[in-house]
Amino acid sequence: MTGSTSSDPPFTIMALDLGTTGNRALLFDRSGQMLAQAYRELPQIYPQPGWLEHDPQRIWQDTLSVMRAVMQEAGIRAEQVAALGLAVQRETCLLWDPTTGKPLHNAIVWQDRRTAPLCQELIDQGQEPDIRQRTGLVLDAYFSATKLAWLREHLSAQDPGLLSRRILAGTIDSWVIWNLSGGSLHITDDSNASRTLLYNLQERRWDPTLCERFGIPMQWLPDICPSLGRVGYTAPDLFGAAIPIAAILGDQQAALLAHGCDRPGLMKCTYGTGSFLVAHTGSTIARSQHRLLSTLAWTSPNQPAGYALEGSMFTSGACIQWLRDGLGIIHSADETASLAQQLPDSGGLYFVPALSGLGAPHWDMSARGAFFGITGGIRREHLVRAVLESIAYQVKEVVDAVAEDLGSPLQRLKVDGGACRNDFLMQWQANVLGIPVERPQLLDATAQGAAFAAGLAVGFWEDYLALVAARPVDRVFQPDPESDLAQTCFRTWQEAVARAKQWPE
Ligand SMILES: Nc1ncnc2c1ncn2[C@@H]1O[C@H](COP(=O)(O)OP(=O)(O)O)[C@@H](O)[C@H]1O
Ligand SMILES: O=P(O)(O)OC[C@H](O)CO
Repeated sequence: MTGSTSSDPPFTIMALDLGTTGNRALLFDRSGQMLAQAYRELPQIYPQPGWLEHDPQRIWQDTLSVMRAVMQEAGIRAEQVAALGLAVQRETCLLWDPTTGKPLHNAIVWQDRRTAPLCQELIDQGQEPDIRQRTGLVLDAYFSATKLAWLREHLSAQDPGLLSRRILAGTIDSWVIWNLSGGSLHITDDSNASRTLLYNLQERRWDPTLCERFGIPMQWLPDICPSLGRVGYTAPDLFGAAIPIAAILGDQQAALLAHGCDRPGLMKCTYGTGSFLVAHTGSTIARSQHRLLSTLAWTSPNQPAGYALEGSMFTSGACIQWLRDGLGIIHSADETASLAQQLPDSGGLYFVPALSGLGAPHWDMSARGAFFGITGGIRREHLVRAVLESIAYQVKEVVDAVAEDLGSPLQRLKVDGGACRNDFLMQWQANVLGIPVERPQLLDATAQGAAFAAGLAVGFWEDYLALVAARPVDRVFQPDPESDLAQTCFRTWQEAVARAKQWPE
């Protein structure tokens, strides 16, 4: 990189992966290889059991800092970045005052369950079928609408003049782009909008009926842009020159794009804070028989919108963090694979990863995490192994549901995300599914997808399939032909799940 001059054409694409656990910036070169990355872990704020918040100012400051750090590490300047693509944790949302630029409250994170009673009230009123038809989603505290409704009610109780002032609402993409653009862009894209419960999936616009039902003023909401396409620039003073912003995607949709899943039947599973199995369904909205979500894949100008089916599992890497930060029984996530491998099995111990209720295919907001089968012989290693096994079991449930919905069994699972660096987990996943599991070298497919999308949108790259084909595979985990242990254990685990559901508050 050294020796380049200001007249050199831009030769990199920057991607932001603004995830639940942390914020990351990556630079990619013209061959699609990653040049450098910078990361900051994000503090998780738990004001009450079942609640989870993020500090929006911290997200913004960390975004700035990782962007500057990655350019410094690669030795490049802003003029040498052809475009920026963003992939963000979805559903997490906030309100802010555009005059002061300050958030009115912490962001309420997708895992936060505080609005479960409101969702239940709406379900009891019989509203779910209509909402499901309009949005493709289920009525669950996971999505943004009830979180924004909670913020509106809570904040206007504290400040009765609030509703007469100008307020902006948005998911993390909107908040960060508003700041990156110096307050000039209040936008989101179709993939993020499709996770709010306020977006009409068929019409691809904010749904006035839903906004009214949830009490969200439409003027609070950002403009919806295509996922791929230049939407504006970063403010020049932030990095010394303006960088074109050319892609905005929900992180799971970005990973789908990186894996080359742009046609019906192609799917991937990302193991980050949660696990998300997403299958492209082409330009038609597929409706699940197993309570999977119908959602937007991504949109591009002058092309039909792509849709997807999704199984969202709320807790996967998050339960490893809980072993580390909550229980303090491990020092780092990386030691869990070798701890689990020390044992021939989990000693009859099963874990239900319902730390934030259960998502697909159960959608039980009142389920709670549980260990079953504890005996006097259970040690720390058993706890770790049972937790890792549970991550694989919940993916198995969703893979089975997707296969039934699509009418064809899956032949191979493509994976990515921070938790899939765990060899034990990947091998157990292959064993329980009975099919190979393919892990790429670059686990951050989320950022890679945002980079591909931005680079394609500005003509930095032209051949999407060539980019996908050039991604090196790290390892293919073949199912162990000798062992049907994983599949037997899966059935017992389902018993454990049944017992953890509908837990009384
Ligand atoms: N070796 C490992 N084994 C299991 N989980 C891991 C391992 N390394 C990281 N993780 C988990 O991966 C998650 C971070 O992955 P990442 O893809 O960055 O998540 P996100 O996009 O949700 O922020 C954390 O929850 C962490 O506990
Ligand atoms: O932070 P991640 O990568 O686990 O993704 C969060 C999802 O977007 C929530 O829907």
